[in-house]
Amino acid sequence: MEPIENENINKDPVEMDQVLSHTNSIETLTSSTTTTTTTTSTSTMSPSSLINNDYLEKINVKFSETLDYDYPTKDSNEGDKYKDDQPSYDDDNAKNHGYSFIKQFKALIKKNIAYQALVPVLMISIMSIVQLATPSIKYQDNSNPISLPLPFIFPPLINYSVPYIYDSTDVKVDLGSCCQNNSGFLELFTTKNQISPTPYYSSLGSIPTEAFTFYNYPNQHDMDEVSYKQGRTDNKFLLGYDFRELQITPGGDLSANLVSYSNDTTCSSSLINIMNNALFQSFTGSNNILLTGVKTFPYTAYQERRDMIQPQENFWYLFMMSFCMVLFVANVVYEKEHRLRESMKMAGLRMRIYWLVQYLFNFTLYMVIVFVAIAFAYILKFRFFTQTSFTIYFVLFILFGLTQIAFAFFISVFFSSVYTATVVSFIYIIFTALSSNLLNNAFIMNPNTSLVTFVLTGLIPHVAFHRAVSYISLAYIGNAPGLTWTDIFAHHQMPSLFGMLFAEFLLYGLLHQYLEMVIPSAYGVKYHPLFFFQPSFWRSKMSGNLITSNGIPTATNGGDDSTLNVDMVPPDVLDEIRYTYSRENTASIRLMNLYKKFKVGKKTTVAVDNLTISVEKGQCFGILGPNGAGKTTTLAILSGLYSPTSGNALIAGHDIVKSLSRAQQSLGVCPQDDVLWSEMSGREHLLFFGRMKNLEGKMLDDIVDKSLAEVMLTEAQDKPVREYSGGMKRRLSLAISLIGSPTAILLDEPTTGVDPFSRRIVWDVISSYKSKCAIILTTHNMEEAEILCDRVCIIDKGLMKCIGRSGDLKTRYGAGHTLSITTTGPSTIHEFLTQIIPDVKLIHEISTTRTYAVPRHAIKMSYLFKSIQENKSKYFISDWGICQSGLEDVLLQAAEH
Ligand SMILES: Nc1ncnc2c1ncn2[C@@H]1O[C@H](COP(=O)(O)OP(=O)(O)OP(=O)(O)O)[C@@H](O)[C@H]1O
Repeated sequence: MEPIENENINKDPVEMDQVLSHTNSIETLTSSTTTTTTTTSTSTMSPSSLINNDYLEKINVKFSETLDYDYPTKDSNEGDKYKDDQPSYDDDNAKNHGYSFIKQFKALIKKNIAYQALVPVLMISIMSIVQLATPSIKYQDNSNPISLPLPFIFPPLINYSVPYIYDSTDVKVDLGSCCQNNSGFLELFTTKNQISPTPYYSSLGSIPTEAFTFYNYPNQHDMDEVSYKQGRTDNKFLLGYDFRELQITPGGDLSANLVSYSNDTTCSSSLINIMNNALFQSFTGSNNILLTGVKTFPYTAYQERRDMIQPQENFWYLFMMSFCMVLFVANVVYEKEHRLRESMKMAGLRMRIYWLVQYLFNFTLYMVIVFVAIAFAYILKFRFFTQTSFTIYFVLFILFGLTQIAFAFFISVFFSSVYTATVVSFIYIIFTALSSNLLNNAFIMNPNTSLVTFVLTGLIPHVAFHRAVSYISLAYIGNAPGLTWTDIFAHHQMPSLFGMLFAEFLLYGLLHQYLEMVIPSAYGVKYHPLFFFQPSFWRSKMSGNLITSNGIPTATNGGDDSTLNVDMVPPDVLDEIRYTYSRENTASIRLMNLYKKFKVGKKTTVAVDNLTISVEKGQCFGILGPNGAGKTTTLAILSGLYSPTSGNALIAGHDIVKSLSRAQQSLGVCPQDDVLWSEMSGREHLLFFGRMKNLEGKMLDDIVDKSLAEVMLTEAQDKPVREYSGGMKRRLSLAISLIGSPTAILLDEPTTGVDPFSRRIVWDVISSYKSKCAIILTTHNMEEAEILCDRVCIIDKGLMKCIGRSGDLKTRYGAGHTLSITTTGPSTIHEFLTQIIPDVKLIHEISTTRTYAVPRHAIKMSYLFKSIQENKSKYFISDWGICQSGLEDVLLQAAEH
């Protein structure tokens, strides 16, 4: 289209704009109108039903034409037919835009693996470090005795209750019976033939008398059995002697210096002394014995690493299994804080798949930790694991894992900062690990605990888990054999703890889902806390409609508090409205009376005020406006981050109120801030979002390669995004928005903060994609708007002020020329200018520099030049210049009205 001629200004502006704005679309439409009326819609609504009828009447749209119009849709049962019939949406990749559970599921899993594969490794490392730091302990190895030579051992096996000898012919002690075949200690005496007959003693000290009983030990093994047998219950002593010196005087005394050994008994050393004396006196009649020491028999000892977790310190198990909870919380909050969840939503991800994958992934991660912990504990012979039936603790760990994940998601709802969420989760875990014992004893085990306290304490999953761990530990403490299922069913505590953990899993899972729906956050559609009591909720469920935060069905509220006054609507805007609602319109993007208000406290802000716009395929449409004009909010509504307070929009024929997910599948979004995972590389981002758009295999790889090349990120493709510069991130965000050949692309200030080099790349890429899709672009860069946009609109306070090609707007709304004058001091230049140009308008004044809008044809340029030149010194003009006004002036003018 050629630029508009001056004389056109005098024509009917509506008619003129209609011609200017929609030539392309009308060309495309003529072929489609004959067929679209036969297509049956299942998910989109008639455009006229999206706003109130009064309004349409006012703007002179014929209902008879629009009300019965069956808007074409890809959701139609006759999808293929639709595709043939709709040249406006004949995107080759349209079939890829269908929603696929499996593909989204796989894409999320792959993203999570790329992002979090190191977590189990971290867990193993921590466990290993703790175990290495645990000091080893010296263990007595009774199973491997040090065999002493038989002569060394004097083997009287003495009953526990026999430390006394008394003189009685009835109770004679047959000392010789222990040493048959001339072996043993007695032989020492007999072979030397120096021993007198066994004497009889009436008493030894004041200890009651019993008889010694002697046994013969035919071999080393039997004696070792007695010497070292662990956990002996027969209360028998074995005494042995190590002679250091021995002097035997024939027929006389025995003089000896010896060490006495005893086996491991509960007998005191003084008692053993008495027995030793009694024995030697009974053998020799001599008192001349020097007993150097009493020792236990020597045993083999070895250093063994202790269980890093002792039964009394079982909070370690709680800590070990809870550590991952911090990651579960942090991961979810991270994606919330950095708006990654919203970004995935905009790419068409369904939240139920998101949460399902989060549950499964975190559970898998947890189970990896569990298996690693079990393997590790088995290798190190932790009795918790070796002495308890495997299935008992395995079931417990599974239940705790499920509950813990649900609990982590539940608490994540209350945080919007990863930092806070991580710190609070850590404190929670440390607190519960250290205080669970106390809590359990004080409340759960205490019969005086009130039911409310009991339930509240038990509702903390970690306390319930610790209770179960304590039961298991108690069952193997000391030499106890460990817990079995039989024990479990014999006592009600463990089954009730299992039940409690499972109930908590359900409870926190449901609470989490509920709170996600109702707790307000910066983005997304939120429900009324009592939404399930509202008939509108169930109606919308049946019809697939959404509810706004104030409970009003979005498609039926006609923007009652709209500030739009139809009579005041500029003609070009009115024309756009008429065209958008016309039955011929099959534009890829159609905004229909889109209205959004925010209520913060008592203050209500209307961010988008009845925007009605059509953007055709092959067109780049610019939304310009000052800060806070409502540009980002408009794109946020289109991408599904906010629900409109009223009005609606169609993206590739999909209604954003009823079929948001399908609309999102046809949409590519480059948000104002770069929403990226800092640890993932550029390539991984593109692969992930490509999978979201149902691309896979070689096709996906090729498309990703191409995208990376387009935005000049091929070299940096494998670097984590945290190492990208601002410009690189912006280019990556652009590439993400373009992947999967979306039908509609929303670019929110794509070149903000980038250098001229990156800006050129972005512009080139946008230009090359323009022919394949419909693009809406917001920008503050007027040069960008002029270069890229086929049409622009200017909005202010949510309201559309003007719309058209930038050239037209400059002609119609532009000031004609912009005159800048700088004076050296106070001057009456303003008065002078208003005198020579009555319509001149001061745009802004900064210090001594004033900028004026000089209306077209208001003055002859030659006369203006001459007048200023001649009066330079009179008005202290130090500098001046004049240029043709650009879009910026249009923007400034429009925003003022
Ligand atoms: N979540 C919100 N809650 C309350 N008010 C909001 C919210 N988001 C935006 N607004 C308000 O809506 C209006 C439009 O904001 P928006 O961000 O859409 O403007 P914008 O044109 O994109 O501005 P900029 O050019 O600075 O990006 C502003 O007045 C803003 O304060």
